[in-house]
Amino acid sequence: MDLVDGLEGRCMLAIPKKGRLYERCMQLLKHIDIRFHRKERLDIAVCTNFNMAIVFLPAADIALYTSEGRVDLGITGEDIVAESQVQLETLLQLGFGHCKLCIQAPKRSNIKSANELAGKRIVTSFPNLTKKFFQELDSTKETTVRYVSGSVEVACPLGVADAVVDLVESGATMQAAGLEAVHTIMTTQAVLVANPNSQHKAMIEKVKKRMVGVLIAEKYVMCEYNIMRKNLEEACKITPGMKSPTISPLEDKEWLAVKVMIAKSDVNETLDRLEEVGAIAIWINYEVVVGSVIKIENFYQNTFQKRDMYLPFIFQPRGSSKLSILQLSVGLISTISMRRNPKVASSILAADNFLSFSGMKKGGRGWDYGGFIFFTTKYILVCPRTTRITIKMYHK
Ligand SMILES: Nc1ncnc2c1ncn2[C@@H]1O[C@H](COP(=O)(O)OP(=O)(O)OP(=O)(O)O)[C@@H](O)[C@H]1O
Ligand SMILES: O=P(O)(O)OC[C@H]1O[C@H](OP(=O)(O)OP(=O)(O)O)[C@H](O)[C@@H]1O
Repeated sequence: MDLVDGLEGRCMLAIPKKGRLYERCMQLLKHIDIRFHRKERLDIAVCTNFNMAIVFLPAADIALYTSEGRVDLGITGEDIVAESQVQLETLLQLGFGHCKLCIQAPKRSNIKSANELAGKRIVTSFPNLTKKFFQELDSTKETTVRYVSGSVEVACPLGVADAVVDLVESGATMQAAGLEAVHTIMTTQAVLVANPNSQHKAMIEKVKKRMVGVLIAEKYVMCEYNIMRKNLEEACKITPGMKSPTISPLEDKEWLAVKVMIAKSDVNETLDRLEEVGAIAIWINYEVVVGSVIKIENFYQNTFQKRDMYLPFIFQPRGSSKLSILQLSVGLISTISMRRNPKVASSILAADNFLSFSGMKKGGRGWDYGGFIFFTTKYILVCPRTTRITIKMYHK
C-alpha cells in the first residue's frame, strides 16, 4: 500500500520523533490504546485500530504543522507553542515535560537580574520569546538575540553570548556549564494541541477524553470503605469524590458501603482520617503502570515513613501476553525485615528482575506490620495499607 494513499481521510496526530517528550508520548498512546506499527526509518505510522495516523516530527515543528492543518492534533511543549506564535487550540496539559524557560548568565559574571542584560548578546533556541521579553524590558537598548538549534549552554563558555535563554529541569546542564538562572520567562509542560478547523472533531474529542481518563487515573485512586450511617456525613467531608461518592446499603441497616475517588497524593492522610471517623474495611484500588511510579531514589524515604500502613492486596496481572507472570519473581520480604536487614533489601533491589514484589509479614499487631513493595530495577511502588492493585503491564 502506498503510504500517502493510506493516509487519506485519517486524523493525523503528531508526536515528537525523539528527545525529552518522546518516551512519555509513546507511553501515553499505549495507555489510550492507540495502536500502530511503525516501519523502520519511517516517520508516519498508520493506526491499526483507529482512523488515525501518527506522524513523528521534531518537537519544535509540531505547533506550526498543527496550526497549518498539516496535522489535526499534536503533542509538544507549551514553550514551543508560545515560541511558534501560531493559532491553535490547546486542549490539555499532559502533566509531563515540566521545565522552565530561564535566562541564564555565567556565575562568575555576577549578573543577578534580567535588567543587567538589556543591550547584551543572548543565545537561545527560543528567539521569539526572548526578543519579546527583552523588548518589553527595555526598548531603548537593543538586545542581540541569536538562534541556535541546541546545546545552548555552551554559548557563554565559547564567548558567543553574555547570557542564554534555555530550558531548565533539574538544573544539571546549567550548573555543569557554570551558569545560573537570573529570571524565569515561563514554565512549561507537554500539551495536547489541535487545529481549530480540523475536520476530525469527533476523533479529536475521543483522543482528548481518553487522555483525560489517563490523567485522572494517574492522579486518583478508587477507595472503598464501610461506615456507620451516623458517621457518613463526616466521612463524606473527608472523601467528597469528584462529584459525590457512591453509597450503597449493607445487610446490616446501620452500615453503608462507600465507593469514591481520592487523590493519590493524599492517600495516607485520607485513610488516617477515615479511620478516625470509624470507617472499616478500607480498600484502595490502585491502577498503576509499571515504570511510571516512584523513582528508586525516593524509595527509602517513602518506604519507611509509616510503619502501620500495609494490609493484604490482590495482585492481578493482565495486559500484554508477552509479559507473563513468569517474569515476576515473588518473595516474602516484609518492610520490617528489609529495614532490619538493609543488605537483603539492597541485594533484592539490585537483582535483575523486571518486576518483583515483596509480601507481608505477620507482626505484633496481626498483618499490620506487613508490607508490599513492588520494584523494578528502576521504579518502585510502595503500596499503602489495604491496597488492591491492578497492574497493567506493557511489553517494551
Ligand atoms: N530537560 C527537560 N525536561 C523536561 N522537558 C524538557 C526538557 N528539555 C526539553 N523539554 C521539553 O521537551 C521539548 C523538546 O525538547 P528536546 O530538547 O527534547 O527537543 P529536541 O531538540 O527535538 O530533542 P534533542 O534535544 O534530542 O535534539 C521542549 O520544548 C520542552 O517542552
Ligand atoms: O535542567 P536539566 O535537567 O539539565 O535539563 C535542561 C536541558 O535539557 C534540554 O536539553 P537536551 O538535553 O534535551 O539537549 P539539547 O541541548 O540538545 O536540546 C534543555 O535544552 C537543557 O539543556
